[in-house]
Amino acid sequence: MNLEIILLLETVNFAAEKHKTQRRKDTEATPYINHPIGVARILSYEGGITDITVLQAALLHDTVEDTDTSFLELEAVFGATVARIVQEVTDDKALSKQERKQLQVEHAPHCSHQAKLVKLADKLYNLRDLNRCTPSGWTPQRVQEYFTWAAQVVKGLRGTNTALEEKLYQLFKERGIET
Ligand SMILES: Nc1nc2c(ncn2[C@@H]2O[C@H](COP(=O)(O)OP(=O)(O)O)[C@@H](OP(=O)(O)OP(=O)(O)O)[C@H]2O)c(=O)[nH]1
Ligand SMILES: [Mn+2]
Repeated sequence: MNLEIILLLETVNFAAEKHKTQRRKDTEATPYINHPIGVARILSYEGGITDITVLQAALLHDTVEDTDTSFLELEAVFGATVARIVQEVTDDKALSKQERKQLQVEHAPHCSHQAKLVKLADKLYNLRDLNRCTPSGWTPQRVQEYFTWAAQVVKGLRGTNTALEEKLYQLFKERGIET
C-alpha cells in the first residue's frame, strides 16, 4: 500500500486520540476531531494540496494548543517539518486573547508557505462553521467580529492558494467586510 496513506491514517488516529474528550462549541457539541479532519479535507479536496506534511500538519494543527501534546512529541512521531508547521499555527495560550488575536494578524505574512495554507483552511472551516451554526453563548456581534478579525489575518496570507482565498473573500463580501 502507498506509504503516504499509512502515514495519513497514523496521523488522523493520533489526532483523534488526542482530541477524544473534546467537543466543538456548537449546540450539537460536534466531536472536535471533525474540525482538523475538515481542515485537511479543505486543503486536499478544495485547495488541491498533495504535500503530505501540510495535510498532516492540518490534522494535528490544534493538538498542542488544545491538548497535552508537545512539539517535541510531534517531532519524535511525525518529524521536524510537521512539528514546525504546527508550531507556526499555534497560539501562545500564556498570552491574553487580545494579544493572541493581534499576533496572528502580525505574524501571518511571515509564516512559511505550508503554514499559510493551514491557516487559510483553518479560517475557511471556522467561518463556514459560524455560518452553519452559532457557538453557544456567541452574540451576532461576536460572530461578526470573528469575521472581521479573520479578514485581517487572511489579508496577510494573500498569494498562497487562489481557490481557498476566493472562497474566503466571498464569505467576507457576504458579511459586508471590505478586503
Ligand atoms: N466557528 C466555530 N469555532 C469553534 C467551534 N468550536 C470550537 N471552535 C474554535 O474556537 C476558536 C474560535 O473562537 P475564539 O473565541 O475566537 O477563540 P478562542 O478559542 O481562543 O477563545 C477556533 O479555534 P482555532 O481553530 O484555533 O482558530 P483561531 O480562530 O483561534 O485561529 C475554533 O476552531 C464552533 O462550533 N464553531
Ligand atoms: Mn483550528
